[in-house]
Amino acid sequence: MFHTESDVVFVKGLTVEAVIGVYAWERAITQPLLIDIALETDINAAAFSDDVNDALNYKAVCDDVREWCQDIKAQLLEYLAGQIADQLLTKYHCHKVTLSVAKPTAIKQADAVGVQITRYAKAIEDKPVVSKGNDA
Ligand SMILES: Nc1nc2c(c(=O)[nH]1)N=C([C@H](O)[C@@H](O)CO)CN2
Repeated sequence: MFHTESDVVFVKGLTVEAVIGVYAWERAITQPLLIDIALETDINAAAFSDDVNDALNYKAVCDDVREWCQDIKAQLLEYLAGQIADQLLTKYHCHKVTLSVAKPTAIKQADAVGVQITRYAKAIEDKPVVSKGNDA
């Protein structure tokens, strides 16, 4: 069967205050993070029912991402982005996550610096092949 639909639930410009950075002075303060998230998912059930229980709830995503950022206290944005993407794919019903995490105050001469990553849920094909009983 061909997939003809591509749906996204997104969050743009989520701000989180968290400990982030490699330098000693950064470990002693919090800095703002600016986060964009795109979760590729199937929105058909929610589009049909008009029930938030059928939706990938972006309020829950924002609350979780804020809590994870503040708990992780990462040194590198790369590490933080990887952890958030993995946790989103584990907790939420989505098959692809694109995520950017930026530090808007890190470099005086730049609007923002950061990383953007895309991660995919493990495909069913990745699971070990179970014998169908036809082996010799
Ligand atoms: N690719 C990265 N480079 C740098 C990072 C980072 O997280 N990823 N972090 C820093 C410092 O923490 C910096 O933000 C202090 O201004 C430097 N380079």
